[in-house]
Amino acid sequence: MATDSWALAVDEQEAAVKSMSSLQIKEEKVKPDTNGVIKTSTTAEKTDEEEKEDRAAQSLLNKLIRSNLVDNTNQVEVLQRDPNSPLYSVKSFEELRLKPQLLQGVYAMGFNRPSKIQENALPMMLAEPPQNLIAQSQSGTGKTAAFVLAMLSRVEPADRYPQCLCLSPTYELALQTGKVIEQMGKFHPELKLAYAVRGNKLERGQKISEQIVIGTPGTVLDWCSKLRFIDPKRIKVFVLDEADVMIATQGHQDQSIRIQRMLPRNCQMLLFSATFEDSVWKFAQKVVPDPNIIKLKREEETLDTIKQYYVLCNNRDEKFQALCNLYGAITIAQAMIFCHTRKTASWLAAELSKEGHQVALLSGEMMVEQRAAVIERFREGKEKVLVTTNVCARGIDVEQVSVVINFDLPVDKDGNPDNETYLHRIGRTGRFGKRGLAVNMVDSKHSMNILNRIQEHFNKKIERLDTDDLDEIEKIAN
Ligand SMILES: Nc1ncnc2c1ncn2[C@@H]1O[C@H](COP(=O)(O)OP(=O)(O)OP(=O)(O)O)[C@@H](O)[C@H]1O
Repeated sequence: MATDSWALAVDEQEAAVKSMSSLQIKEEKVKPDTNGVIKTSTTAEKTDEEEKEDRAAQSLLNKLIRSNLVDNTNQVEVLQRDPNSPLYSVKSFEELRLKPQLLQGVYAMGFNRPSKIQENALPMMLAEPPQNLIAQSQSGTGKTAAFVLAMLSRVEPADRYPQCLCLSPTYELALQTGKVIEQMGKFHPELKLAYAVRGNKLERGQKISEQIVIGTPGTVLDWCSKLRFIDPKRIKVFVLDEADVMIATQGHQDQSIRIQRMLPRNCQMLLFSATFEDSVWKFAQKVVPDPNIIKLKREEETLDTIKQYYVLCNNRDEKFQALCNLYGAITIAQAMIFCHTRKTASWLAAELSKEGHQVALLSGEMMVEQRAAVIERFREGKEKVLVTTNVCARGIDVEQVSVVINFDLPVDKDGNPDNETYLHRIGRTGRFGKRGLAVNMVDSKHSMNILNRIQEHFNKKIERLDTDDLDEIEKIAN
């Protein structure tokens, strides 16, 4: 009883540290405001504000660590604006009859054939007369490459004024998309790209000659209206990328709508999103009139091929000891260890290192680029064990991980089991349907209760494991 209440107190303390540390992240962050001016947040802003920043950071992280397409065996759902018009899909880039320089650019990027979503989206985006499109599919399925191709094929290089306008939620995300435009358009040297982002100051009265402009809503709005660097009436293609991340930022939604209203009626409008909550859908309908709609559901994850265990401990030190006992078994493969707070993650990584184990730490204090470097090393197998926090690892897929340790069980902000995170961490999709091992550390009545609720939710038994029993450990490792 006494141990339980002590453990509960630790949990509470950890939760308190969690909310403190997230405020600290907030204070450390340097972010552009909507007018492109750098400012440092010094006030403790709301949690949902943090959530928004997380989404942009996660999205950037995913882009930085991704080198190829995410596999998806689901069917693409297509809803045509005109259901009677034939539905085209292509299996090769040649079928799209692209300009030769563009086809060359596509092949130079190593793309052999369109991705699943591109098979349907590209013919729609390139059709004459131009059609509007709302497309949703998870990160890594080829959306960016698709709209870049659409912009590059519609742009007229000889015309020295902006013809394509692309909105991104942050400066860093805009730069990533800009890189794709530059790569794919590299055989079109006369094509130029301008960034409408913070700090990119132009002289008043100037008109820009670049054919493609990519930027954040606040700056783009200024460039189109107040500063008149861009004539919005001459825009032929308008892309709104990462709509879900976009609307999570205060003001971006209104600014995007105001920009859209300045565009000519025949401008092609394209909107992309990784998720499709109601709010995204409402926003999409406001900015994209008469759209075709394409959706590709995320591949479902399952716990079927995963052996799940729990280890009963009395406190954090016992959890650590249990982990050390397991260490030999788990490092046969690559393992990820999840903690609830940054403080626990740092402590655990330090303790494991003291024991002579080589581990990597992925933490919210790190810059996105640093985080990407850690993930990259882990992916390359340079490190076998990655210790991280729940928040930091959310949305990141490290496919080769076959052992997951929940040093702390995933809970939402109300302290209830976070089943979705549990599944995403541990589960496998059809493609990566290989066997996996999950070990949950339980150190209080409270966490036992969470574990029971997770078991009930998935209707899958989680077996007890005694980490002092070498035979048992041997068993789980095989
Ligand atoms: N047809 C293709 N063939 C091979 N690789 C592709 C193809 N299309 C895109 N890729 C590559 O797959 C990865 C993901 O593509 P892309 O960035 O376009 O996806 P996305 O859905 O926009 O994801 P995110 O929003 O995270 O950027 C990139 O590395 C990209 O170069």
